[in-house]
Amino acid sequence: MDTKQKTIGILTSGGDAPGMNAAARAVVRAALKKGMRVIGIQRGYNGLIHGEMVEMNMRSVSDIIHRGGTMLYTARCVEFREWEGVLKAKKTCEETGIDGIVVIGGDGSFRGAADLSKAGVPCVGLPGTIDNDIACTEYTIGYDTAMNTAMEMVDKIRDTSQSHDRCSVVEVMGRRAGYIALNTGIACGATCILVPELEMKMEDVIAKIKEAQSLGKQNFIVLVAEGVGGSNEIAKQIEEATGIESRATVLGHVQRGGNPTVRDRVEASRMGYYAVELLEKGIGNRVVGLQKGEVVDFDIQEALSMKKEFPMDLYKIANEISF
Ligand SMILES: Nc1ncnc2c1ncn2[C@@H]1O[C@H](COP(=O)(O)OP(=O)(O)O)[C@@H](O)[C@H]1O
Ligand SMILES: O=P(O)(O)OC[C@H]1O[C@](O)(COP(=O)(O)O)[C@@H](O)[C@@H]1O
Ligand SMILES: [Mg+2]
Repeated sequence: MDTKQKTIGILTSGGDAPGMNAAARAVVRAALKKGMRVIGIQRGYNGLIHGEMVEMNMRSVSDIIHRGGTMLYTARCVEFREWEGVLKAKKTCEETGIDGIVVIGGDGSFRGAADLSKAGVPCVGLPGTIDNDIACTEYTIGYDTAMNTAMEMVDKIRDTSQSHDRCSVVEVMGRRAGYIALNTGIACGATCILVPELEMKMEDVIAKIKEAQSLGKQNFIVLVAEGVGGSNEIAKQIEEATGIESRATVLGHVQRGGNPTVRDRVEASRMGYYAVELLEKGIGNRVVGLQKGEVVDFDIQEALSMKKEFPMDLYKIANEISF
């Protein structure tokens, strides 16, 4: 019988997301409770390559459930994209006695986790990104907080926009995905929402604003996803075509910070616990996600090849009620 104490590593990788700390806390506590050793790897795959790590105990993850960012630090590690980097990481695992790793990050981090699993270190990915751009899960850790932050910011912009009878063009993050833009747009009553998943011509944006204007509307919010970009140019074109004074605001990294919402903390805890259960059984090369509210897991390659449908029904609703 194998009596060796299991050792798992945990790292956060790619862009930080509120709730990553709650996930790390769940992983560390669940694993320790099951009698495993836990190693906290710092700065994503960089820490694994260069041996930046600390032994975790129950108190290592105290006072972090409510904090944004990641106490493990994070990075985008170029070296790990090469097989040589993966082999260096594997060597660190062998030297440290790490039997498996929980990788909290986005799609890029999962590609790395698949490589490391292939090299012989079982990895389980937890979806941690504000963008919600991971196909195998309906929800990613950080998404809810980021949307709530964006909503609060747009609400503030709206006050000044309303006072000046202006049009405010607000750009939100999301990389190539428009989920933050769509939901924030609905929540803030945006007249137009521009997302990379759907082509929308400037003529259509202008026509919609003019239609709303003809119905007595005097101030406007136009929500632009990062994947569409060009918010300054969009504001300029709206002003030229409608005569409505327009301003652009790019919200930027404010959306990545702040205390995680209830939803982010709870889902991070559920998925973190589940990841440990997989590694306990020696199961690797998996990604954990949520489907219809249930925690599930997929083969990493299968997860990466899945496509996420853009919620057209929601977009239609947004479009039809924003005048
Ligand atoms: N194709 C890949 N192969 C191996 N590792 C990758 C790959 N893509 C990304 N990674 C690793 O994952 C890290 C995070 O990926 P990135 O795309 O920046 O963020 P996210 O995981 O949040 O999507 C990268 O810096 C790199 O170390
Ligand atoms: O902070 P950086 O490196 O400039 O990256 C910005 C990108 O990171 C994000 O905030 C989060 O993306 P990831 O979770 O995939 O890293 C994107 O919305 C944005 O495009
Ligand atoms: Mg990503």
